[in-house]
Amino acid sequence: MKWLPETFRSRLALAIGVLALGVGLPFYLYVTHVYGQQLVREREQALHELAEAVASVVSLNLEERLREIGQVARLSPELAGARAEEAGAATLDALQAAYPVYAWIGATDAQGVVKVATGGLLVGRSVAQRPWFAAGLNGPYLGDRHRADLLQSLLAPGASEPLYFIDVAVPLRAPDGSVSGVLSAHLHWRWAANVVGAIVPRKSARQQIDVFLVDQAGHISYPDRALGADRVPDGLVSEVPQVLDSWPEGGEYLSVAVPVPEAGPASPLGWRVVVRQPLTAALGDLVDLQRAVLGVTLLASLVFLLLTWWGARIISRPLEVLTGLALRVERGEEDVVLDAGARSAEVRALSTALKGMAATLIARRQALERSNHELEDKVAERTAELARSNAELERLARHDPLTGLPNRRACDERLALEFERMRRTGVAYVVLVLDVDHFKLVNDSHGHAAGDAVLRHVADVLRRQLRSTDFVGRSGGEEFLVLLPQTPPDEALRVAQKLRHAVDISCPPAADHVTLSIGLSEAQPEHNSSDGAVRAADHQLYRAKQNGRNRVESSFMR
Ligand SMILES: Nc1nc2c(ncn2[C@@H]2O[C@H](COP(=O)(O)OP(=O)(O)OP(=O)(O)O)[C@@H](O)[C@H]2O)c(=O)[nH]1
Repeated sequence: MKWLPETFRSRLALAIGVLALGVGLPFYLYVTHVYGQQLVREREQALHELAEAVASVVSLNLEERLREIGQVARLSPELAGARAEEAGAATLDALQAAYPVYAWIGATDAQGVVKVATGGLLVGRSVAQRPWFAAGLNGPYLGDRHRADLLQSLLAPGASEPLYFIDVAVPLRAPDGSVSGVLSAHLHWRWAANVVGAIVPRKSARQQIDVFLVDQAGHISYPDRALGADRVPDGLVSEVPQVLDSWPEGGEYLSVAVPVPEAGPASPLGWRVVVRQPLTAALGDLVDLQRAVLGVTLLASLVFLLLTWWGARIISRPLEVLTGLALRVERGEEDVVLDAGARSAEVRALSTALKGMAATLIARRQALERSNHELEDKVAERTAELARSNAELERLARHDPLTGLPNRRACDERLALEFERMRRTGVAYVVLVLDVDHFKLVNDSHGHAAGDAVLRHVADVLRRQLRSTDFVGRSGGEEFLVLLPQTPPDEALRVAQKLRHAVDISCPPAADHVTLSIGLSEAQPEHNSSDGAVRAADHQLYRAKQNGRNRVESSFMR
């Protein structure tokens, strides 16, 4: 695999790093999963508790308003009397002053004509058509949020924003217990903001928590400009928090709806408190935790990887040292101590094995070198022997075994050589052909062995008489050839006589007397070959034989 690093150290570090990741990632997934579930449960519970608290406070406040108006109705009989306007105005104004959210408080007679009211508003006008009047005659009444009608122009003349109220109404009773009219209060809708704002904690905004009041039909009544649409998603009725993606803004929200408890005996409103939080905000801590755990996992893996890489040096360093030492052994160094100073048993065993191997290698190399030297010596010896043998063969091939003189072949070669030299230098040479006289008689009378001894004797005499630069060979049978290089004819003639005389006076071993006949000829550069001079010398030899033997004849003799 090409992507794998090459060194043992890097591979071990990579393996440990991957292993750490392999352990860390499941841990990361487990922790974030468990914590994520717990976090979601906590968030759901927190949203639910907030919704319940808001619903409870809204309900209690409505109940309090109802009780408050009921008490005023009970404790202020003048509101139902004939002089209600004079006697009751102060009471209503004081009540409004104590709780300014009251937009208007007024008392009617049994026919729906306003008898007394805060600020004197609507006094004398009939409100018999108002739902609160009809309901208020029968008992405590709570009216849902509605737009102001008659009071809009009186309370906020010229305002572009419409006013919204909720109504509270209770029957007014005469001393005999009969219903004599209705006491009603209209609360500014900012009441909702006061109540909900008091209970919703400030951090809710930071956590992007939205709190809504929703009426029975699903319309959002608080806050005013809550949404692009004025309804919460259909189906948002569960008190169990759920993740909804059907909000107008899009995105997922953890949402919960809690019904507002109905306030006392009044007619039911069917309100709900809806609380929502974007899922991303609800799980924000989880994302932070995921990042933190993942970061720690990756960092830990990296730290493991680096520590292993660093620590693996303890193992790999002795191996590198051993490799270096082994390479020195390979290069031929013999004084290398294969010891990496390792403490681990495996590396110690390896270094012991390498030591043994190196010792064996060195011993074998030394043995090989020794045998090479021996072989070289033997080859040199054999070569010398061969040279000697060759020289001997050479000598045997060119020498006569009987006399030890150069043989016929050597004579021919020397003749050719001298001829060539003469042609090159122009210096002539003299050829002598010598023949033992009546040699056949020697053989016949003393035997062949005696003949051989005579030939050896003649050869010795000739050898002794000649200079080292001269040449003497046995050209065949009892015939000898002498070459005298750089020798003038008269000098050659003297040499020939000297040879003849020496043999003549010598004492041959097996015969009584032995003589030579000698023919001389001078080689000439104009001859075609060396044979010319030999033939001429042969001719002179023939003449010497003819003229009585034991004599010298030459072409240049006078
Ligand atoms: N013992 C011996 N005899 C040889 C050898 N080579 C040749 N001969 C003999 O030498 C003799 C030569 O005889 P011839 O050619 O008749 O000549 P010659 O007897 O010397 O007579 P002239 O030359 O006329 O004086 C022969 O009998 C050969 O057999 C040799 O190596 N040893």
